[in-house]
Amino acid sequence: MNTLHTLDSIDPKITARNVSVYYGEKRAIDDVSIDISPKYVTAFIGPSGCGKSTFLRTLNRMNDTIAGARVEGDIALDGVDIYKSGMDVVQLRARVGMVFQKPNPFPKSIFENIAYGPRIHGLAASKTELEEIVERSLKRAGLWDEVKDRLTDSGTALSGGQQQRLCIARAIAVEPEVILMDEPCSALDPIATARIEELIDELRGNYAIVIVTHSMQQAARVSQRTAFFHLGKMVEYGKTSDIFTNPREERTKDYITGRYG
Ligand SMILES: Nc1ncnc2c1ncn2[C@@H]1O[C@H](COP(=O)(O)OP(=O)(O)OP(=O)(O)O)[C@@H](O)[C@H]1O
Repeated sequence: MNTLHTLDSIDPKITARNVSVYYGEKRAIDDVSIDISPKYVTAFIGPSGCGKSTFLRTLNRMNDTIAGARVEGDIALDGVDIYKSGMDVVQLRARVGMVFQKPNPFPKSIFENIAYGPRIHGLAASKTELEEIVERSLKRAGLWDEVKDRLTDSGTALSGGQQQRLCIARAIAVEPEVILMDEPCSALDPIATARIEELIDELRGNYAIVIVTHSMQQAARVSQRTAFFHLGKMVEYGKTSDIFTNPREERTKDYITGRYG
């Protein structure tokens, strides 16, 4: 069943309509339609292999980088088709940033990790402006106090949790409108995870955030909207509180009560 519900009265940031994704002959996502709100954190949950990451990657065309992957259907950002010919994909990925499962700072200084994007996108007119962007981004990602005296140290010398906040700061530095997070805490310990979850909550409202998570507890803690995926289909989408306390679909109920997954 295709469950598109217009939950929110404000215009969606992203609309996906009848999206299917194939890897060669295999269909990994089957006819998914969803509206992503600019105001909320949206969680994608579901058992391993159900297609959460695949669908997430369609939202900023990261699937383009996977040989054999093919996307059908329509995805629009602020009403503009992101798959239209002539779309500047580099620009799109600045507007729709991504944070990955494993923190992946560049093997460069902390400063350079943040400064690189704004520099290539021409966001700073001077060295001072670039420094301001670096400071502001690190502050927003809750990392400034920990790194302000060591900006020339390598990004890879930070702890895992700090590296992930550095990657979030790097995404923020190019002034995105949407941040996609693909299991951002799965490589982190509980304390670093809690810090990222707090950060997600602080960033909420300034950016549309979509997070793929294996953890139902995490989805319940950080999101206001939840989409449940199963075998490539989006089974149910709704307010997080409804999905976890009063799901409409039997398959959602089975998953959240731990019957499979
Ligand atoms: N690059 C790829 N090439 C071929 N098949 C792929 C590729 N990436 C994913 N798949 C397949 O597509 C399906 C969906 O995978 P995907 O990683 O999107 O699921 P997921 O729900 O994010 O899983 P997990 O929670 O385990 O990360 C799976 O059957 C997977 O094997």
